Amino acid sequence: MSMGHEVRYRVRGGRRLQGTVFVQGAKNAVLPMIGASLMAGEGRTVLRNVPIIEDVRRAVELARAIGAKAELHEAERTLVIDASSLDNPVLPADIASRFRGSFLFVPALLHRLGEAVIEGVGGCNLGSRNLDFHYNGFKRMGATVTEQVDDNGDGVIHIKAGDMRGATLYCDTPSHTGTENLIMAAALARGTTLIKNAALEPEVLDNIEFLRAMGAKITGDGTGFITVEGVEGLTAVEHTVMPDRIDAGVFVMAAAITGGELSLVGANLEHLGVAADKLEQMGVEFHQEGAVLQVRRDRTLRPINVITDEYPGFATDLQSPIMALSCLADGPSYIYERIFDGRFKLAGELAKMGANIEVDGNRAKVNGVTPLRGAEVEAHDLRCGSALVLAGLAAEGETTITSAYYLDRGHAHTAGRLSQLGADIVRETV
Ligand SMILES: CC(=O)N[C@H]1[C@@H](OP(=O)(O)OP(=O)(O)OC[C@H]2O[C@@H](n3ccc(=O)[nH]c3=O)[C@H](O)[C@@H]2O)O[C@H](CO)[C@@H](O)[C@@H]1O
Ligand SMILES: C=C(OP(=O)(O)O)C(=O)O
Repeated sequence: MSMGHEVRYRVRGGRRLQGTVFVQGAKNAVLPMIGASLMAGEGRTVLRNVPIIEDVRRAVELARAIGAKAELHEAERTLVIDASSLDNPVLPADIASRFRGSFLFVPALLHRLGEAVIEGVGGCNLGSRNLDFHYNGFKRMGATVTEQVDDNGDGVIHIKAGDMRGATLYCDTPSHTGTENLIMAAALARGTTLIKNAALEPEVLDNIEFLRAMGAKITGDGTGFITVEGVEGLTAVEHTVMPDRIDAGVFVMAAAITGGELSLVGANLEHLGVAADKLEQMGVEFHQEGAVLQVRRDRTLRPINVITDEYPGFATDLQSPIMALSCLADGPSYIYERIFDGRFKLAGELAKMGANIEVDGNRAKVNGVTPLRGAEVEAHDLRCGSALVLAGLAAEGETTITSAYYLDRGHAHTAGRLSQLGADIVRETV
């Protein structure tokens, strides 16, 4: 993924965080919703509680590149999309290869323009990230998928919609964006689609709510078997994006790693799944007061075993943050990453800060306690970035985090929100 501009964060650690923080809207909910809003042939979609993150900015650019009108009102955290003028099926590499969510624009292109040309798909470098469940599903519904190599030697995928009709589809594993793309493709296809082994993530369910409001006929959400009855058209509606459970999880760990006490406005303990239980075992105390989650840690951090899994299992996007936290736990922690095979570059960065982590394939052993000290480190992906900010908050001295565009892909106003809680952190563009 190209950087565009070089961003770095500087953190001086050692301050206990205290106060109230607002959890942003969910990245992984808003991106499929932007894709879904492009399926409405007329009218204007209004999305509220939109996180002001780089992935959303890229999605707005991409929507414009294919002919839609999109206005992001940052102060109001509101996105207005008019997709009536959609006219270009090409997802250009310079935008699309910078974020994974670009692939969620494909169903709208297939239904509105009859084809999609994908010059590149981005997202974090997490090792192998296949899209075969998506392609196989589109094909079963009647599309044809071909790959050509362009003048630069890069692969370009061409999907021709043909006559899209309902089919029985499946995911080998419950893919998050795979489920969303197949639901969107089925929503405007002729007849009934059954998707087996569908994802259960809260963001997938929020996107289904949104599609339903648009007029889609979807049942079985939250069960693993989703049925979609194709409809003639979808209408533009207004929707408030759910809170970001990963953003919430990172702030929980910011409280935990600094021995602090925070009120997280909009955080939902249930959405954290097994991560909440693991954090409790480590010594974090939670108190859900309606839609506000109180969190604090004032006892010694205990070590932990983590196995990442689909929801409600331990979210892979919180695996890197908990690796940073477990450096300060009193004893060895064991982490088994089952979803992505490229997430352990973080261990090398934490080692620069004094951590002792042994990596063996998809398994890591974190030997705590190792006090952390400031260092120059690199964010290799988004969650590596969040983890390094957490480590920096607890380290003695100054930590400089480069390649921080990755962090900005998914977290809004990181420096501003942490500073308000008492952290010493600045964001710099170099
Ligand atoms: C934009 C978005 O929502 N991103 C999230 C989404 O990514 P994303 O939707 O890409 O993740 P998936 O759930 O699809 O991937 C999970 C696993 O399935 C494999 N797989 C997936 C699709 C496919 O066609 N073939 C295949 O083999 C992947 O290589 C990976 O090992 O879910 C991930 C897992 O919760 C999160 O870390 C990402 O933040
Ligand atoms: C892997 C992630 O996102 P994406 O799928 O957008 O790359 C992430 O959010 O950590």
